[in-house]
Amino acid sequence: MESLSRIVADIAAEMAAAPDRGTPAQYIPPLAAVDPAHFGIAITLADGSEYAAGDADLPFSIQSVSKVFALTQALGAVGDQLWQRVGREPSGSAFNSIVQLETEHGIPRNPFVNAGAIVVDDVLLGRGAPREVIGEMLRFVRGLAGDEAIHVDETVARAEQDTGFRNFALAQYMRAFGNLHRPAEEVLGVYFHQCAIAMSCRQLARAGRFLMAGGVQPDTGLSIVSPRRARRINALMLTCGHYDGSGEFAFRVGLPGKSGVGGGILAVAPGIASIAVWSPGLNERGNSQLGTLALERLVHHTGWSIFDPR
Ligand SMILES: NC(=O)CC[C@H](N)C(=O)O
Repeated sequence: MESLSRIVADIAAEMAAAPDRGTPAQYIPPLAAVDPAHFGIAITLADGSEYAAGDADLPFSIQSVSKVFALTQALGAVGDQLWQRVGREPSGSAFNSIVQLETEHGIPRNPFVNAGAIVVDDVLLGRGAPREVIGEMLRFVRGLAGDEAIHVDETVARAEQDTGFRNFALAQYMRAFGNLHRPAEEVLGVYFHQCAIAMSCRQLARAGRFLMAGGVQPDTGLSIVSPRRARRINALMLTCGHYDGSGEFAFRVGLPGKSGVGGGILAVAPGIASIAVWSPGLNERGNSQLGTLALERLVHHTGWSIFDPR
């Protein structure tokens, strides 16, 4: 294998020059305003060494990548009971789709589509008020990344509150089925704030370390989740982490990964690396265009796909 620093630098140079960058999310105004020229990549290896290039230290809106952290917390709170209210199958539908909820009685397909993440937040609200839940989530993510500077971008949270009509529809619809226990406004207050968490690639790659290491945070030795739970979260990221683009992502990249409409992707090479990429332009499925391409290049050069022989 070529040296990793060389690979990462080459990928960043290729992405900086890429002509076809996709389009930043338009339906959340502060995201629409982000310059599509950005590209960042950061990799944390199991031994703690880090490789980064491009805009790896620029914070961006992590959006749906936050669903991984919320899911981890909800599983910690209620364990496998969660699966009575959220499924574990890929949806084959857009991240904000409502259609399956009607025939499936308000049970979202998985915790990574919006409807599923909203139920996950409703579960977290069983433990405290909205302010406490979001505070707890921020503390959790800061602890995982080892960085107290991580914060919520209030401008993004407010913009989502003002424009999140579909999310309100999803929440109210699930409430009608009895699968949302708290008022939609309360649950979405948490949801919009978690989506508005701002992190850099370096912080995100650090926060994902427990997923590459069987649930253990490598530097502190702290057990965040059991090895079985880490394996299962990775399985869900592989099958559902890119919505109706999950099959394509597995085909091209072959790593558990979670995308967000801010253009970030957290990807996990179990036993090897936690990787974060960011480029704001999205493809037609709402996943980062160049982020995906960069990960495709990375696994090509490293053989890190979970479908490569170990
Ligand atoms: N795919 C995403 O990142 C979607 C998150 C966004 N906050 C929304 O609810 O629409």
